[in-house]
Amino acid sequence: MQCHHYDAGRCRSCTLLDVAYPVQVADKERHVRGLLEPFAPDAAWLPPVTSAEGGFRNKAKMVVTGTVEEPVIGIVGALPQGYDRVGHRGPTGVDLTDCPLYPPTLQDAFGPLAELVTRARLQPYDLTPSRGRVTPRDAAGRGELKHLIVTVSPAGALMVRLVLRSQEPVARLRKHLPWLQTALPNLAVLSVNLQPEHKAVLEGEREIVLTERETLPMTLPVRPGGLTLHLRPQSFFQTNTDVAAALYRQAAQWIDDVAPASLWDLYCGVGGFALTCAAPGRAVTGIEISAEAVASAQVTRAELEATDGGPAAMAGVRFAAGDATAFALGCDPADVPELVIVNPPRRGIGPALADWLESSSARWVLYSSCNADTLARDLERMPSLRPAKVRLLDMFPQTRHYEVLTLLERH
Ligand SMILES: C[S@@+](CC[C@H](N)C(=O)[O-])C[C@H]1O[C@@H](n2cnc3c(N)ncnc32)[C@H](O)[C@@H]1O
Repeated sequence: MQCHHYDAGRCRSCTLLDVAYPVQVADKERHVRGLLEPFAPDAAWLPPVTSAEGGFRNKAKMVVTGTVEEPVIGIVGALPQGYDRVGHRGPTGVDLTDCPLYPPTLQDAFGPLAELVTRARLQPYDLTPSRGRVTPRDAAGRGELKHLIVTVSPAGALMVRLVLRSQEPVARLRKHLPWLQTALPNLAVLSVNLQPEHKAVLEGEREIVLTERETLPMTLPVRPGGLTLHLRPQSFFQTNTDVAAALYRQAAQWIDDVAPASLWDLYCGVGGFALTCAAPGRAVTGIEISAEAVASAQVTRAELEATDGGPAAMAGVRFAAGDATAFALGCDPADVPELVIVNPPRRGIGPALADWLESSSARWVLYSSCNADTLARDLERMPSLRPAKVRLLDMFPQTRHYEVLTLLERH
C-alpha cells in the first residue's frame, strides 16, 4: 500500500508498509506457527483470514496540536531541525486526517471536526513537558483539547469523543452541537472525556455524553438478520470491523461443530462472541470487567429476544460484570460449562485462570488472542488442552500484530 506520509518520513506507525501484503501475512503465519506448533502437534491450520490493505480501521485516535484557528489533527511528529523539545513550546503536529488506514467516512469527518475546534474555541493542549512544578495558572495556559477519538460504524454513523483537560469548554460545545449535527449528519454520539493530568495517557475515566444517543450501533453480518452491538464511548471494540465479523463467524462455526450445551464468554466486551454463538438450548454466560459494556450486551440480548427465533436462542443468555478469573475461581464446580471462550487483553489470561482451566471439567476452550506470545505462555500452563484448530485473522495489516483463534480440546 502507498502512503505519502510514510514516504515523506512524517509517520512511521505502519512498520510493515514496505512489505508486500501477501508477504506480511506469510510472515505472521510463520510467526504464529513457530510459537504454537510445540503445543499443537495435531492441529488443523486453516488458511489465514486476510483484510483489506487500507480503509479497514474503524477507529482513529488523534492528537490535536496547532492553534484554535488552525488545529492540526494527527500525531505529534519530530520537531523542526534546530529545536529541542525543552526549548520549544508547542510540539509539531502532523496532519493525518487522510491516513489511508481510515475509510472515507472517517476521513471526511475531520474537516467539520477541525471547524468545531475553531467555532467552540477549543485551544489545543500543549504537550511540551514542563520544567519544574506546573502551577494551576500554567495549566490553564496550556490549552484544553488533547485528543479526538472517532469511531465509524459499518453503516457510516460516527461516535466522536473529545478528550479535554477540564469541563471548561463543555457549555460552548453544547452551544455548537446543533451546527455540528448539520455539518456531520451521520454523527450519532458526541462525548467529552476528561483527562486532567499532564501525562501521555489517551483518556480519563469520566465521560460526559452531549448527544441524546449514548451508543453507536455496530451491525455485523454474523447472525441471520444481523447482530447489532451497542458501543458506548469507553467500551472496547475490535478495530477492524470486517475481520471482527469473520472472527465471530469462525468462532460460531467451530462451536456449532462441537455443539456444547453450555459456554462462558470470558472478557466478553459488548457481547460479540456470546451473542453470535448463542443457540436454542445452549446456556451462555458472558463476563466482562466493564459494567457499561455489560449493559450494552444486555440491550442487544433483549433486542434479539424480540426478533424471529430470538426467544429460543436468547433464553439461556446472561451477562454479568466482574473479573474473569475471580468469576471462574469462585464458581460452583457443578456450574462449569462444557466450553469456555476467552478473549483477553494483550497480557493474556494469566497463570491463575490458565491453571483453573487446566484442572477444570471444561472440555473445550476457544481462545481468541491478539498477542500470540502471551497465548503461548498460557498454553504452557494448560498441557491437557491442546489446539485442535488454529486460524490467523489479520486484524492489523501493515503492522506485526494479528489475531489468532484456536479451539483447544481436552486430552
Ligand atoms: C480484547 S477485548 C475483547 C472484547 C470482546 N470479546 C470483543 O470481541 O469485543 C478484552 C476485554 O476484556 C475486558 N477485561 C479486561 N480485564 C478484564 C478482567 N480482569 N476480567 C474481565 N474482563 C476484562 C476489557 O474491558 C475488554 O472488553
